[in-house]
Amino acid sequence: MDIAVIGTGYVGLVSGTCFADSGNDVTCVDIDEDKVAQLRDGQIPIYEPGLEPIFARSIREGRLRFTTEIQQAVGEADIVFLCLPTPPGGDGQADLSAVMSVAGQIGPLLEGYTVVVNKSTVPVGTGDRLEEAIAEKASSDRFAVVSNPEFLREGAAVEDFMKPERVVVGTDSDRAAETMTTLYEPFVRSGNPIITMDRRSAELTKYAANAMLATKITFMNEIANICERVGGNVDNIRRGIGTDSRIGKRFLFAGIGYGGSCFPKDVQAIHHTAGEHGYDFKIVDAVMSVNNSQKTSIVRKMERYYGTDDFSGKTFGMWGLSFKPETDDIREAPALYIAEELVGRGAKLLAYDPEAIGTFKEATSQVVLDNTTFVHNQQEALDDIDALVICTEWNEFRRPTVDRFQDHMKQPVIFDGRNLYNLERAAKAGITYISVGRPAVGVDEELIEK
Ligand SMILES: NC(=O)c1ccc[n+]([C@@H]2O[C@H](COP(=O)([O-])OP(=O)(O)OC[C@H]3O[C@@H](n4cnc5c(N)ncnc54)[C@H](O)[C@@H]3O)[C@@H](O)[C@H]2O)c1
Ligand SMILES: O=c1ccn([C@@H]2O[C@H](COP(=O)(O)OP(=O)(O)O[C@H]3O[C@H](CO)[C@@H](O)[C@H](O)[C@H]3O)[C@@H](O)[C@H]2O)c(=O)[nH]1
Repeated sequence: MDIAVIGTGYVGLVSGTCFADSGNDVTCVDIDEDKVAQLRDGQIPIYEPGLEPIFARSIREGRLRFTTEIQQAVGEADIVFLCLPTPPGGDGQADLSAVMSVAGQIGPLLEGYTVVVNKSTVPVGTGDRLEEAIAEKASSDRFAVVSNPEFLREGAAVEDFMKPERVVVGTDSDRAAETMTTLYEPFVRSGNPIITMDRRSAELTKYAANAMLATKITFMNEIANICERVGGNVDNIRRGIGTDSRIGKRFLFAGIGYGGSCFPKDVQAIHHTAGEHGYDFKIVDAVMSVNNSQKTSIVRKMERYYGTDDFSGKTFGMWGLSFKPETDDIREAPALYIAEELVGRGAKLLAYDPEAIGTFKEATSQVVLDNTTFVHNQQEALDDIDALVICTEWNEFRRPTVDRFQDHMKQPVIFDGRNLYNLERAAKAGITYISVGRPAVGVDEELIEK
């Protein structure tokens, strides 16, 4: 099939590449001229495991092209995918300006029957607005607007796209549903379903999935906070409840809160949509408030440990800047907030991340930049520091094992926001080890928040 993908961010680039890899002819469009030039040059602007080889192959075999000219891509396309940003507007509402602006351009460009598929995460009813905008310049029998929410995770995006657990297609048009089924058949050979439903439900399914997952994580963060007060271990509780298949083992890891480009904005957006319709979505309100507090909970633990909120004269190592491992994305990364709070209390930082130093530098404040030295490996971030703060669970941080730390640090003190290490090993090695929802090692009980 001939496919146009509008917007070559995370979703557009991964979708376009995977569709091309499965034999379709794909033209990707972006307004960012530098990005398009880079992509034409064969360079991928994001770090995403597994993307590079299929990207290179699809370009080499002539199935994947890039342009800034929307008319070059849309005219001949059987399917046009909208993979455009929907960032939070001022009041938490999704900003639809990119989506609606492109919808306004598409109508006059449609030649044959075209399925316009929205992959961006958008509030319920956006499909109707898209349909109206396109119909202003094209006859309604020439196109159908479909909602096809995307569920890929950054860092596992290719695997998620190639073998989705489900594909959700929202449309009332049999013809459009058939086109979508043909397109996705190669991806669901493993027997996972293509779930067809009405467009509004498909739009809401995306928000429901993200809000449910954010709630699951937040629930465990609250259990961790209770563990710290009553003396329990959230790891044991995770194992104890995760084995119940009704609960499931995944997304039960307590930490320093969820971040990224999706959960924070989508939880906010569904709360806003509910409010607009006169419904107070209380659970997600609580989720947002707990998550905001959880992001900097590690700093409060540091204050209690040092008995002061003045960290002048202290240097902290920081491992991990991206919002999660296997990505260089730092959007809403807890590390951004933690760095700000530590530097605000007078500390200096030695920061390391395998992939995200560049993106972090672009996003953080001048005061953080002025007080942070970025280093090239995990070892250098330990040199002569007062304590190590772990913000992201990159695999390489699991090695060397915890008992090797004291060779490098001024004080063997670790504040771990991702629960990477074994408590007994830390105790045996004489390390002060404070993690999330687990007994603190080498610390008097009264230092733990009551
Ligand atoms: N990132 C994810 O993991 C993920 C997963 C599922 C769904 N989503 C949703 O998918 C949508 C896109 O997310 P993303 O992370 O890929 O966004 P992004 O911000 O990484 O990329 C968006 C791209 O669209 C381009 N663009 C903006 N306006 C344009 C226009 N008028 N014409 C052409 N190109 C334009 C930008 O230059 C950019 O390259 C969002 O709604 C997001 O919520 C994201
Ligand atoms: O047990 C867990 C699992 C995740 N997280 C955090 O949750 C956030 C989001 O993680 P993840 O869901 O893996 O990353 P995303 O790439 O943001 O993917 C989410 O958001 C995408 C955009 O909507 C959806 O497509 C995906 O299905 C959905 O998982 C990160 O900060 C993680 O550190 C935890 O704290 N504990």
